Amino acid sequence: MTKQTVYSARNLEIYYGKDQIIKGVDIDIEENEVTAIIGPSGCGKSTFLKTLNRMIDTISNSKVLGEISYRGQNIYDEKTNVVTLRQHVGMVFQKPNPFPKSIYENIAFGPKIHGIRDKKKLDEIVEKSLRAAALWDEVKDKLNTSAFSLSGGQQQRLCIARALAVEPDVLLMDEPCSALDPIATARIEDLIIGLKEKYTIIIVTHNMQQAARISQKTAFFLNGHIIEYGDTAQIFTKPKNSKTEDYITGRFG
Ligand SMILES: Nc1ncnc2c1ncn2[C@@H]1O[C@H](COP(=O)(O)OP(=O)(O)OP(=O)(O)O)[C@@H](O)[C@H]1O
Repeated sequence: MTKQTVYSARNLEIYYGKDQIIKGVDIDIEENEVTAIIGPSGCGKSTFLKTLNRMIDTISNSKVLGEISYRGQNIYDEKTNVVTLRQHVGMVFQKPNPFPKSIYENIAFGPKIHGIRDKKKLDEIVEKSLRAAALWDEVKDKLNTSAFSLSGGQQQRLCIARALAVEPDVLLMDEPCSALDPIATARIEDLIIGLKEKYTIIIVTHNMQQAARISQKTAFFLNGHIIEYGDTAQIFTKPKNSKTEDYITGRFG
């Protein structure tokens, strides 16, 4: 069965003020895969990621040119409803950022904003989301305690559960394990591998082994260009471009 394309970018250019950060990027991202975005610090990975749900609009001097479509619809078209787009395309950040609320309220918050008021329905969503994020067994007896009482790894799984609670299609992850220890990282990686059955995941990572372990496709960014994009196994074993090889073998970055 051929996979659907979730995102298509054509000649994408992104500026902060006069500085061009993304330079003529073309990419197609397929559904139910993990796509890893790798590249040295400052090459534009986070900037690219933030464009996919228009979080970049919150940066006042940003400008996006070219075309970027999500499931066939240009997301910079004036008809695009940004709230709906962000409901379809959730985001998880580098540092876990739970709300200063209970575990339960962190998950119920999004569904409530989208109009769900029924307590039984909210309970179901909270349990389902926490199970999907592999956190339920650890927190089911303390749903009303503060999210800040959880460990860093648990807080990050809570943030993933919060993103899942509004039934997204895509999850954007910006170095979600960079603040976590190796055990918590391994749990998030296992979680991501499982989540791709249902979601499309695009993850920025500095960790080459992580990209190799969890992703099907890898895009190597350098100075705002995509130098190479393809099957992760090929990129990590037989890169076509010598710059990709230099980067993945640790010669720079
Ligand atoms: N709000 C902003 N205004 C101006 N320049 C910015 C802004 N945010 C980022 N930049 C610059 O844009 C470039 C790309 O930043 P970006 O965060 O996308 O890189 P990155 O590849 O994700 O880096 P890292 O791996 O270090 O997180 C950098 O030179 C950065 O300094």
